[in-house]
Order: sequence, then C-alpha cells, then structure tokens
Amino acid sequence: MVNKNPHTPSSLPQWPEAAQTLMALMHAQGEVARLTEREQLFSSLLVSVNAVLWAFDWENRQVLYVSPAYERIFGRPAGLLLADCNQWRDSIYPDDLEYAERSLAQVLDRGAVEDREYRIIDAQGQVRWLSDKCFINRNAEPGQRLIVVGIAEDITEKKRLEAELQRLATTDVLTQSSNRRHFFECANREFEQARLQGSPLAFLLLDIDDFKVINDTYGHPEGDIVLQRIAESGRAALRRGDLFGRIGGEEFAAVFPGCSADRAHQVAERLQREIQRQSFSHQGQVFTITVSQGLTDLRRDDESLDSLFARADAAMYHAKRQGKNRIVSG
Ligand SMILES: Nc1nc2c(ncn2[C@@H]2O[C@H](COP(=O)(O)OP(=O)(O)OP(=O)(O)O)[C@@H](O)[C@H]2O)c(=O)[nH]1
Repeated sequence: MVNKNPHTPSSLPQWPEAAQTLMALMHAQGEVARLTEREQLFSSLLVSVNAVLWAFDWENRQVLYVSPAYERIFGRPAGLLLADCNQWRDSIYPDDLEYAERSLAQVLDRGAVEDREYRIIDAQGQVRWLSDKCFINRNAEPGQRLIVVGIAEDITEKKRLEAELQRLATTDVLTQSSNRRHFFECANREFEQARLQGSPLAFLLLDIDDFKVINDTYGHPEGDIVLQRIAESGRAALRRGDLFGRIGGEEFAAVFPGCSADRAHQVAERLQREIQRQSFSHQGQVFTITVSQGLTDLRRDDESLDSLFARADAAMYHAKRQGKNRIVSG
C-alpha cells in the first residue's frame, strides 16, 4: 500500500486503535449525554412529586440523602437534616412521635413498613400528615452497613378530604347533628359497652309538638330554623360523651352513657325548659314551641338497643296522648 499523504506517519497499524479510541470517546460522550438527560428527568420528577425520598444509615444515625421535596414539605433546610438526623424527629407531632419511632424500627424485622402515617409540624407551624413507607436496602451485602430507604408522601389534603367525607356521611345537613345511621351505630356501641361493664345507660326520644302546624303556619324554612335551634339546645344540654342525633323529620334521640334514670330525667327537664324559653319570630309574629320526650334506661334483660328504643318510643307517645309538652319515663 502506498502512503499518499507525505505528512501522515506511515504507521498504519495505529489507525484502527485511534479509531477505536475515537469511537469509545464518542460512545462515552453519548452515555454522558444520556445520563445527564436521565438525571434531569429524575431531578424534575423528584421536585414535582409531593413526597420526600430519603436514605438513612441506621447504625451511624445519619441521613444520607433527602430529595428536594423535604424543604418544601417540612419547610426546613435539607443541609441541617443531613448534618443532624434529629431534625426530622423534632418535626414530628408530639403525640405521634412514639408511634413514628416504633413503626420505623419495625423495618428491621419486617424488611418493609408500608402503613406508617403520622403528623409533622412544618416550620410555619402547620400540621401536615405524612404516609412514610420505609424499606431495608435489599442490595446490601452481608457485613455492609444497613441502609433504610423511604418515601414520605404528604397526604394532608387526602386526610382533609377523608375527614370531610366522614363528616358528610355521619352528619345531618340541616342541623349538623349526627344523622340517624351514625347515631344508631354509636348508640349500639355504647349499649354493648354498658352491658359488658354493667354500667348504667339512658335513652331519650324527643319529638316536636304540632310541627306540622308550625310548618303550615310559618312556612317550611321557618320550620327548618326550629329544627336547627332544637339541635343546638340538644347539643348544649348534653355532656361530653353523650350522643345526640336527628333520627327523623322532627324527631331527635340521645344516649347518656353512665347516666342513671334520675340523672337523665334532670337533663331532659333542662332541655325541656331550654326549648320552651326559645322564641321564634316570623313576619312580626312571635311563637314558641314545645316538645314531648320519652325516656328509659338500660335493664338487665335488655338484649339489644331495640328494646330501649321501643320503650322510649312508647313513653314518648304516652307524652303526646297525655297532652304533649312533657317527659314520660318508660
Ligand atoms: N321544616 C321541616 N319540616 C319537616 C322536615 N322533616 C319533616 N318535617 C315535617 O314535620 C311534620 C311532622 O308532622 P306530624 O308527623 O304530623 O307531627 P306533628 O305535627 O309534630 O304532630 P305531633 O307529633 O302529634 O305533635 C310534617 O309536616 C313534615 O313535613 C324538615 O326537614 N323540615
């Protein structure tokens, strides 16, 4: 072969090696470009996701990595956390701290803990809910340091919606009292507990007198206001732990756990007076209302809440038949 270029060294065997180097260089540059692109993709994912990814060196108690969402969700500098892992612990809502630490330690036995939820207080003093799943790093060789990794998602909005859904499902929209279903669910629980513990329990039914006349005379919206005021009086008359709900159109019910019949009668009388004291006005006309109440208490042979309900219902209808505006015990 003839060397046509006098300036090029004639060591032809060097060419393939140089070409290979060049090819390797170009390949490496391509890899770097691809990795850079990947890194940018991961960075934008980590920034946009509403969760903190973290890695923790268990033995050395050191946070090795925390994703950018940490600063946004906790409102604290990541650098401080990397220097002192207690920064995370110090953000946890005091009531949830013991649970958060115990459930994190469970990862050592279980390899993964995916159902941890606890609250933190961010730097602005706002309470936030986290779902903080954690896993032992599976790639660790025996003898290597133990790394726990996790993903702590901000579920504050989800919790707020759940609470709102729960409120809507259990509350009567007009009076903001417990609705019928929720009232009886709670009442049944109290009944079972009272039976188990042998403690007293009283059950009350309250029905507005001549409510149809009120609606017919003053209009349905005025009737609605009456219902709201009765519910307010009911809530005001009860103690913490008592149950109160609207169980029908103009019918309310209450359960008094731990309350003797005499004591429940005093509460019913207070409620009766409070309702009688209220006055309503519609287009210059002032009117008052009365209610009839049926009261009973737990007896040894009561096998379900239905028995108490039936006795209170019968007592309430006695009150109606005897002229209304009164409390009858049954
Ligand atoms: N304004 C209003 N009225 C309601 C609501 N639910 C039921 N009612 C009314 O409550 C009234 C109940 O009437 P009745 O069952 O005859 O009872 P009452 O007139 O109170 O008679 P007594 O119970 O014998 O004193 C009806 O007029 C229903 O339309 C409600 O949500 N708002």
